[in-house]
Amino acid sequence: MLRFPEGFLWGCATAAYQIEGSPLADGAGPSIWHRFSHTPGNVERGDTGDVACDHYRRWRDDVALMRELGLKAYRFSVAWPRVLPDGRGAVNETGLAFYHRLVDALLEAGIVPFITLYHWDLPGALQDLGGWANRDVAGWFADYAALLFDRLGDRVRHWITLNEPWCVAHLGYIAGVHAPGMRDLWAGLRAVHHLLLAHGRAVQAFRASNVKKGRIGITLNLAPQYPASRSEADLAAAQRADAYHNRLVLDPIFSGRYPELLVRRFNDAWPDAPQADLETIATPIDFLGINYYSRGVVAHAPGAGFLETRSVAQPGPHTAMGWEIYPEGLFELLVRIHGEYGGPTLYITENGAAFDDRLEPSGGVHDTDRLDYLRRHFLQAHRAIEAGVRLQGYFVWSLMDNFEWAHGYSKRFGIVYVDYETQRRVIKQSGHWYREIIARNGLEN
Ligand SMILES: N=[N+]=NCCCCNC(=O)[C@@H]1[C@H]2[C@H](O)[C@@H](O)[C@H](O)[C@@H](CO)[C@@H]12
Repeated sequence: MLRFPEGFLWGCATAAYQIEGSPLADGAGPSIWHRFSHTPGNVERGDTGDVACDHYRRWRDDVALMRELGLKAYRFSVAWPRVLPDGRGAVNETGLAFYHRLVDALLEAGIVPFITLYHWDLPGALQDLGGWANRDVAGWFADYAALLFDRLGDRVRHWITLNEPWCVAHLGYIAGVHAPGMRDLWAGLRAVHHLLLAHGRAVQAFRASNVKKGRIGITLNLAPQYPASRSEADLAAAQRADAYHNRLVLDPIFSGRYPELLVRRFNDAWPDAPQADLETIATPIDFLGINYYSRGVVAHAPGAGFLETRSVAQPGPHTAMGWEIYPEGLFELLVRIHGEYGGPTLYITENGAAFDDRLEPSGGVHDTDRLDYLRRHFLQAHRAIEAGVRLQGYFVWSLMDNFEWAHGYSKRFGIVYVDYETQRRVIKQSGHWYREIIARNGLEN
């Protein structure tokens, strides 16, 4: 039996736009994902977050479900436009009351709340002013954060400023496949800088707030990058991919500087980054949240975009998202972060997999592929703890099937199945198994 440390926080993660539904209810303002999903052609089958898992109305039953699973912690995000419909200014007290009730229900159930301040649903009114490409967003975000610290900080001790700033900038401003659907490298790199600046300003607001014994961090999607061959060219390609996918956010947050390799490569597209900004970005945090799904394998590709890399498909099992299943990458990533970035306190704030689940006539969902995926990754996390990594918790993505961004409802990540016709929740085999892992705080090796 492999046991995890006493007090290890086993949990699940979700995000507001992906589960809540009712995006405009009770005075809430539209987010960029409301606009993006309602713009034809952006989301598979024209799916939107209008209903999602109807969590805005079913939150009591969902907390009961978390209690049935025996979760120790639950990571969720606050929808900025529900609380500040225009992104700044007037507070929507009804919107805020939803999160008050949710936090109180979690505490009542003995579940530790982890709040993500921003999980991609920027108020549309702020996008109209340039969104993350406008430097003023750092102040707007810090004011929004300060409001939540003030209103919920007496009961919530664990705070995450941003979910995956890399994805927000790359997918939303450069690749154009996520909201706000821009394809502008100059705007995208400025968005990276302003996201990180906003993060630093929010950490400073947290330190100035009266949140007692609170802890704040940021969640980064990190994917170790491997060379497709041992050639010098491919080794250098993997270095470039690692700089762009990982060090672009890790280095400023932990070391107060951007990778020189990128500043050179992106040349005149690189944004102004005054020293004062970098010092704000590097304001010390209490923990790092890591979202791990898979690794990258890259080769040198002369002339292929700024990075001159190409992804090399790997044999072996993949998830329904087409992501290679590579559990060893989690161990290698955790040990690297521990060694290279000063041994920070870590949480896996997301890890999970999409598979084509089927609701059996018997009423069960036998998602053995997801159970095996999770089991193999838990083993790697345990290996990392044994190697000295300060890993203090693990949030499975996701509690329930939900709106998977541009894939809509076609991809299921939940350990609980959602029948969107009826909104019935069915705990999958992986959910029943996860309850046992949590109860024993360990797993058979
Ligand atoms: N090759 N490869 N690739 C891995 C690329 C990972 C980038 N996507 C994420 O990290 C998102 C994160 C998001 O927080 C959540 O809101 C999403 O639902 C999950 C699932 O998509 C993940």
